[in-house]
Amino acid sequence: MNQIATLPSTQRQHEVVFDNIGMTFQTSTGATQAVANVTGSIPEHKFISVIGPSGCGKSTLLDMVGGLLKPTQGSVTIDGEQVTGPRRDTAMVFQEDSTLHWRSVLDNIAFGLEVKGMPKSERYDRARAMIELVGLRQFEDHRPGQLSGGMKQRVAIARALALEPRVLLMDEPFGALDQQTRQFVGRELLNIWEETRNRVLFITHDIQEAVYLSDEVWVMSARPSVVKEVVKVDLPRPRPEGTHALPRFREIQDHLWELVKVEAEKTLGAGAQSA
Ligand SMILES: Nc1ncnc2c1ncn2[C@@H]1O[C@H](COP(=O)(O)OP(=O)(O)OP(=O)(O)O)[C@@H](O)[C@H]1O
Repeated sequence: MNQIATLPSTQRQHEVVFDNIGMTFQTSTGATQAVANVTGSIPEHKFISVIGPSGCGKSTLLDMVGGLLKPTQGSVTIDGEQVTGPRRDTAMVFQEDSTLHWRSVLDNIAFGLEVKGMPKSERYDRARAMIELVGLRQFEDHRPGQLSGGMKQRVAIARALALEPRVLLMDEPFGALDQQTRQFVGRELLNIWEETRNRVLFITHDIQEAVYLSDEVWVMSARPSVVKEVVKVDLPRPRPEGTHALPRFREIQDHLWELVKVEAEKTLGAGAQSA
């Protein structure tokens, strides 16, 4: 387990710190405790994936880091500052298509920079560099409606990366893609990340994807969730295509699968009892 250092979270300048955070939703039918006590940290240059059974609170956790939800317990700090709302140094990518369908690929990627007030020539220069990076050079004048699902997600990733975020939050960004496209875009993300090395919190249901991309995989328990185990992925980087076939890769994958299976059974068992 990752242990929180004794230094107060506000003094930990280069980390995203989860300090005993929890979230209880109040609804008309009562309270739902989604996240119980999550403690952990994302140091600089680390890629962290979060896996766990459906409905255990992964998106809730990510939304608390992104400032979209306020924890009902504890706090999140980024580089020593408490998160109280969306921040300029944090970017998010979701599963749903978030492209602006009336704008070209170039204008989609430049959008966040425009909002930030960056001068036109500078933002187009940066957007074009990102287009190059995600392999969409021939498509810069296309509209999202003319692109495949995988290409649209590459636009969304490029738009987030153009902001040069210190923290990149991704909630099942490849969830709507077919398996082949998913692997291709995943490899592409990893290649880009090798250059940017910003801190990433990545939510996925795909254990193989989590192992391939990450430095650490956090396994969340059934709800109310805690981080049940932090599994270090001690595979060398960069990770070429054959990485999936390494015995160590399989070992980590199998270990994660066992952990998730136990938690999923608890979730499904609870569901069956209340059905
Ligand atoms: N705004 C909300 N109001 C009430 N309950 C909510 C709200 N958002 C989430 N929940 C509940 O909190 C729990 C965790 O939801 P969350 O979406 O974080 O899970 P998840 O692990 O991301 O799920 P999945 O893997 O299926 O996407 C669920 O029981 C969900 O019903």
